Amino acid sequence: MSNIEASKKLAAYTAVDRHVKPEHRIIGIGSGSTVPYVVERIVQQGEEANKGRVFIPTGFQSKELIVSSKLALGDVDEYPTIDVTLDGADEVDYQLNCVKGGGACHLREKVLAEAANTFILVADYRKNVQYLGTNFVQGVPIEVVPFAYAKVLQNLHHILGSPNAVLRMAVKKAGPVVTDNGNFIIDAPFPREKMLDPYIIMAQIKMLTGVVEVGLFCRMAKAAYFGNEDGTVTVRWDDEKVEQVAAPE
Ligand SMILES: O=C(CO)[C@H](O)[C@H](O)COP(=O)(O)O
Repeated sequence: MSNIEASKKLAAYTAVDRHVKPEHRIIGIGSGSTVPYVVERIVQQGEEANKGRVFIPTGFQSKELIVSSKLALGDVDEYPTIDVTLDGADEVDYQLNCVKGGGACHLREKVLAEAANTFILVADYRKNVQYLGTNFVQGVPIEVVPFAYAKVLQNLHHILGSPNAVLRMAVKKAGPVVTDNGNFIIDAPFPREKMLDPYIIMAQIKMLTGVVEVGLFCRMAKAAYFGNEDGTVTVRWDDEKVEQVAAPE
């Protein structure tokens, strides 16, 4: 297993051990390559612990993960209050603002983050930054309704200060990425000064007609767990405290 993969697993295992408690019944499962380790650790809690629990996915990938792990699947329209949601991130700053949507799932991810009593981020050490846009430079993912994409792009280029915003294109399909909700994704890079307090630019983007959701999650998480190369885990809390913990057994 590579260092990065091991770091993802460390972060996920530590977060599950601390935040998925026996009394939790409704659990939100995010998207990305770190989340499979979250589910792996939850399964390790045993059949008895998972009996009566319902797991809510943030998209196609996590739905498959829940089903293939033989956990009970639910949806947020049936369970609008979630005990705890665990999800990955593309980047997280020192105030727990984060960029999400690298996997184009951030609409459902934000709904599950908002529905949760506790929202927890899990990631490898590359995602732990002072300011957003440090390592994840492709820009803020923005989900838009397809017919409005050109208008929103124009708004981003000429009004909101992202001249390099682009429509995200698919890799093994001709044309744009289409989300689980049938929408398009725009990736909009912004200069550092806009990322110092990302809430402002998040609100401005969200006000553009045609935008469905913005991949900036501002101060929504209770804690972020980052697996490190040396086998420790750095935990950042919502009060800006930083904790260093040893790896779980
Ligand atoms: O926001 C996301 C998908 O929309 C993912 O949570 C994010 O891309 C992190 O993924 P990974 O764990 O693979 O680094």
